Amino acid sequence: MQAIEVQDLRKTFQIQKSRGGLTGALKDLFARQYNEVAAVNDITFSIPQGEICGYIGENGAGKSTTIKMLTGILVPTSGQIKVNGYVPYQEREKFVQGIGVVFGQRSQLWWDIGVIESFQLLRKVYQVSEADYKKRLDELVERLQLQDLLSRPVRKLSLGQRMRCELVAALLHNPSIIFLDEPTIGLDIVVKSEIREFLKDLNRTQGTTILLTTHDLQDIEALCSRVIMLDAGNVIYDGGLDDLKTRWGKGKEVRFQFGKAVTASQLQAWTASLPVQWTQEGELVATALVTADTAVSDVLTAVLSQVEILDIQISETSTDEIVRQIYSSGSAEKPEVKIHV
Ligand SMILES: Nc1ncnc2c1ncn2[C@@H]1O[C@H](COP(=O)(O)OP(=O)(O)OP(=O)(O)O)[C@@H](O)[C@H]1O
Repeated sequence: MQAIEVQDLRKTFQIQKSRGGLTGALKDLFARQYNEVAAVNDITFSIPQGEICGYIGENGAGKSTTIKMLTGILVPTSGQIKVNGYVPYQEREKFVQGIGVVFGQRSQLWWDIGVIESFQLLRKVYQVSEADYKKRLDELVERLQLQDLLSRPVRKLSLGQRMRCELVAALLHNPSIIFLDEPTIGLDIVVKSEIREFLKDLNRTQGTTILLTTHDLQDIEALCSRVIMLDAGNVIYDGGLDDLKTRWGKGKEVRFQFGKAVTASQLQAWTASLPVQWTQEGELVATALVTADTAVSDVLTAVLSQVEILDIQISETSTDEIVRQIYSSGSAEKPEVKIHV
């Protein structure tokens, strides 16, 4: 079953145009003019129950606008949305029982009251029975180590402590889908990895569907098998992270330090049957650029059988680098092959 189904979804905003100068400002007062901006531009995708999907894009790409439409906060300009079988902005009361939302930049907890009181209020909002609430709260508090925080007012929590409480707040009513908008923003590496582990467990043990918006690609690498990439309101990639790396990664770089001098023509000859491009730094050091679909072990075997090697370093294009290149080109179409024999 599809947890989320989006068809030709569009959201446009009217943005007021400003005319220059004093006369322009006066005219603006009496006759406002507007530009229309398509924040989300006829996008289509679906996410099956139980999947963790990353939703990424540059600032202003349209991620939050999509999440707001999927959670019923904004009404689409056109197109269809079904989340858990409901149209989010039409069937709000039933719809919210099945979803949880965490906005990293905003809190759903009451600032001045104790965390536990916020949880109790949310229990009433979501109409969770006392017994279910207690069972769920105990599990979550234990798993996220919140025992000492429950009586503190939210304003006295650190960001990491607050984010752990936000997750509990979003999960008290046991939703089958959670939307996370930048859940690890501003957190240190220890809390980030605790939250990632928690989300992985949640997905594995309860089959919770997770749609995750983040600028931290390590969140995506740790959690998501699939990633949807937006650019200027359009989906420019929808598929596996591995596939993206294979398509866009420049491959691996293998840097050799040799025990004796080698020439460029020797290097070419030893790896003639492999798609490898060599660059030399003097006679004793050379780097082989190996395409993503070639096994580095084949290159190592070819070179090791010919010359003594003192040291080897292997590196590959990082996901950050790949995504940066795609953002700057505005397309995730397969780039031309960059490495030649
Ligand atoms: N209420 C609004 N009124 C007018 N324009 C808006 C409104 N909300 C968003 N936009 C515009 O829509 C576009 C998409 O914004 P959105 O917040 O969805 O992007 P985003 O991908 O979430 O960005 P970020 O990573 O910075 O949060 C931007 O050009 C933004 O200025």
